[in-house]
Amino acid sequence: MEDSNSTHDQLPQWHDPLLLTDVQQQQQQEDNTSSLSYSSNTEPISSKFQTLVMVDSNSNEDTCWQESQSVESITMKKLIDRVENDAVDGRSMLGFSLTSPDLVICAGSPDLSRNGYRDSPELLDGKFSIELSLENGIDGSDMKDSIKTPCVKFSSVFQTFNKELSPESSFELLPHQEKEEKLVKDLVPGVCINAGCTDRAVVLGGVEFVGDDCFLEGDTVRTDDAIGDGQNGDLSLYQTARYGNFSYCFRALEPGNYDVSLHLAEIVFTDGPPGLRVFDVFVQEKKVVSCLDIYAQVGANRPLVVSDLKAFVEGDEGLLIRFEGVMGKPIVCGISVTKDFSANTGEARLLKPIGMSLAAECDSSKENGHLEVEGDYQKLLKDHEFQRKELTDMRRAMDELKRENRLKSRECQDALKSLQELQNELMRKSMHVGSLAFAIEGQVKEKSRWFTSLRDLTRKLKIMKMEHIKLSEEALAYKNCLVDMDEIRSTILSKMKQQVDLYEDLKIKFVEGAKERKELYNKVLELKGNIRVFCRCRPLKSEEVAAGALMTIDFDSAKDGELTVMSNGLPKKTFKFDAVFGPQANQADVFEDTASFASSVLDGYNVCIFAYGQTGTGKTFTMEGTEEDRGVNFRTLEQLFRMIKEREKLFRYDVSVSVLEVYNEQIQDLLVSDSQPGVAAKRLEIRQAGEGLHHVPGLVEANVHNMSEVWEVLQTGSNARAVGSTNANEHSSRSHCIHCVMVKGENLLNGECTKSKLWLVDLAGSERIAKTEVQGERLKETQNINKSLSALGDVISALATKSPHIPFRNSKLTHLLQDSLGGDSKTLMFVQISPNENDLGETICSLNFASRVRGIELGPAKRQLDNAELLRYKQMAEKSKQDLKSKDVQIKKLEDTINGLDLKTKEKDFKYKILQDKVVYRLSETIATTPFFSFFIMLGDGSLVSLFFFFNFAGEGT
Ligand SMILES: Nc1ncnc2c1ncn2[C@@H]1O[C@H](COP(=O)(O)OP(=O)(O)OP(=O)(O)O)[C@@H](O)[C@H]1O
Repeated sequence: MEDSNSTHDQLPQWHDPLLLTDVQQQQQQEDNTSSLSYSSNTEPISSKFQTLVMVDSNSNEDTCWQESQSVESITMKKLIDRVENDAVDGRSMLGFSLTSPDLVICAGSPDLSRNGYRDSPELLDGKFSIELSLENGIDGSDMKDSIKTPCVKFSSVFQTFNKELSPESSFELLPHQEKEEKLVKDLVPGVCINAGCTDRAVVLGGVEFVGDDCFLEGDTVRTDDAIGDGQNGDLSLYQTARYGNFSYCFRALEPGNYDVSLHLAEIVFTDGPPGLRVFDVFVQEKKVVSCLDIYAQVGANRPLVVSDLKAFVEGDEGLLIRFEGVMGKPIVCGISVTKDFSANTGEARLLKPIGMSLAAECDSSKENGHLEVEGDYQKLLKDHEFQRKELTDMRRAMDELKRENRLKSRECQDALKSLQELQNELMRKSMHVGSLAFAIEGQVKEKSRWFTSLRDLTRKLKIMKMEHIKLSEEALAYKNCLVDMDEIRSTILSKMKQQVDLYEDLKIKFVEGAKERKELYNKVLELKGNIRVFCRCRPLKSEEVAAGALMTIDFDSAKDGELTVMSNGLPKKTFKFDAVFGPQANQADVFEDTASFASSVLDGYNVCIFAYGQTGTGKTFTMEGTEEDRGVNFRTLEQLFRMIKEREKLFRYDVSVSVLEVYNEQIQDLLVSDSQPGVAAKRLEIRQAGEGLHHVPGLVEANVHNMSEVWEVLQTGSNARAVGSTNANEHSSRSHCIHCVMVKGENLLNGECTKSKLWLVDLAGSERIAKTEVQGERLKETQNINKSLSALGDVISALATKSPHIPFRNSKLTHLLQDSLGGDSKTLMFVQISPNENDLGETICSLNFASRVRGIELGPAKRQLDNAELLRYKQMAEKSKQDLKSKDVQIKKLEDTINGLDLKTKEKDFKYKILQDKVVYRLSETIATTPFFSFFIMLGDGSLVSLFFFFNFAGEGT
């Protein structure tokens, strides 16, 4: 075994598979069933038989390949001898890798472990066999569990190589990683590479430059430019280059001397300049080229060959060529390494691949002499040339196979990638299908639900259809009815229109009726002489609201002039007045019903408007008001002046105003300029001027012509008014304030004169003494106020009971108002009340008093004609009578004169008649003898006038 091992080491380990093509034809002529079986109990098969295929190419004799022999019987030495002999006879040894991607296991492969074939004793024991085919690759065969003998059939080899091989040829399996190295090492005595190109062989000058695959580092550059002048054959060698700091290591070279040629071209710095790229070249780490600048040597795109660089390869070290930049990066387009046969060592080693050792040659020369040596040498050279040629062909085929291999690998990778993509896609699809299935399941459930609801809906639809039919019938019936309805509708509409018209008519009539009724009612009141009573309730004050005071008056029926006094939330008593104004009513609302009194004054009636009520209930607010919200006094005077303006063409009015107060039973003139506060004012008394005529002599009567003058007077009076303070109302007025407006009117048409008075009275508060807890001066004030108010009450009572004696003179107040209350005037009373439940007692007192006042019948009011004017009119009438008498005498005289004139006229009429007759006679004569035309004209009084046109003989109209 040692022998075989040592021999084996010297065997060429690889042949290019293309060698098969040459030997194949001979192989086919021989035994088609030639095969080898290998077995060994001692060594792993891989160590004994590297990739070895032995083919008996042209011998007819039985060879060891055709026999089933043990390895022991065929030692490696013998094999080599046979090969050497057969080589001469045309036999060859072929070796190639079973781990080629093109080799697959056809039989038993699923049972093989990955590395079992390399050193499995079972395999060597021949306990199992395996059949392999070269198809599209082998996937790490594991023959451990196989019980077959390893056997590689070549039936498929030719399918791959497109060559024919014996189906029974067999060879040894080799591990994958040794393939490339062995292929080059075994078969290449020299090497030429096309730097920068891994997939293309280029032939230049008869030398083939194969793909570039044994470099270390560096980049690849490529150009499409034409290199050189094109006269040196295929210059595409120079169109690719390796570039950078890199090195080449040719390991497959056998030991010996070599010539190295570098093929260079500047294809990067095509514009130069020199010096941009300068580099050194090291062969076996020995600098052989120093500072080479290609551009400086030949310029750009021009080939430069540096040849005859000597190298020596020793042992397995291979040949290392290194490029190192001095300036820039080195570049090389091709490297040619060729064996230097001038050295003995080289020649001796060259012979080894083809089985002719130097020792054998020496032995032969010893036997045959020097002459034969010369002949053999020539023969060997020839063989060598032949083998080189074969080698070149094989290499080309190998390149082709490699390229195909790469293509296939790429296809496989692509296929694998697409397979993975497909798997991913499949996975996605599966997931999608899963989700779809889930969705479908949901859909199915949904569908069943839909079916159920559809069934329900169908049932409902049927019911609805039936209902529809029923409704259609009804609709038809309704449609028929509709015509009738339309008629009815139009009838109703016309009726409605009539009703609306009627309603509008009635509304107008109602409004007119209401107005008329009111007027009539007022007339009735006037005739009856009732004092009209308006009730006004102030709002709750903020302090009262804060104290939580409750409203004690219910105004629900206020529109009908009623109010109800509540006690503990229950209605206590209902009062009816001519008008009721709740807390929301403003000054304008109040005056709206009061305005008619103003016109009465202008019509010559005495009018009295007075406010009565408890202290702080709003008497002054109603009568005077505030500057922003003026009260009855101002508004009445304003109305007076407005009407005076309206009547100015028919009437002339003279207005004067007096302002006085009754304080502590004394009358004070508030318009007296010297009436300063604290200064005793001039005492005024009431005098009776005639029957029913009372006046206050010495009272200032301010003549006013417009509202600004009125306002001035009112302000003067208001400022002069005595104002006190009590617990009940801090600013309560403690006197009766009276405004007397005197109006003198003259009817410009008939000269009628009136003299009327308007009394505007703001009475003092009517609170009771006990409640107000006043003392001293205030007590006296209060007593006087109460005295006058009770006197007023007495007067009212007397009037109400139609007592023969009315106690007007019991107080200054009643005495003053005697003319107004006595029956000659129109009287309006405002009873002011508080809504506060704490004032309930006072409120009821006030309301009771007001109710009594309302019940008084004074009889119809009288117009106040001015008597002085009447006298003047009487005198005027007397005078007129006398004038008339004297006029009558004059008329008589005139009548006589007229009568005399009449007689004269009659005489003239007679004479005229005679003259007329004469004219008519003359005309009739003329008409009888003269042509004429006549026209008749009708006069306004119906008489006819005839016009005659006569013509004389000359034909002219006369
Ligand atoms: N209708 C109302 N709306 C708003 N405030 C009112 C109303 N009536 C009265 N007041 C307010 O109540 C307060 C008392 O009013 P007023 O002085 O007019 O009462 P009075 O009856 O005249 O009192 P006195 O008897 O003391 O003269 C005032 O501040 C007044 O502004």
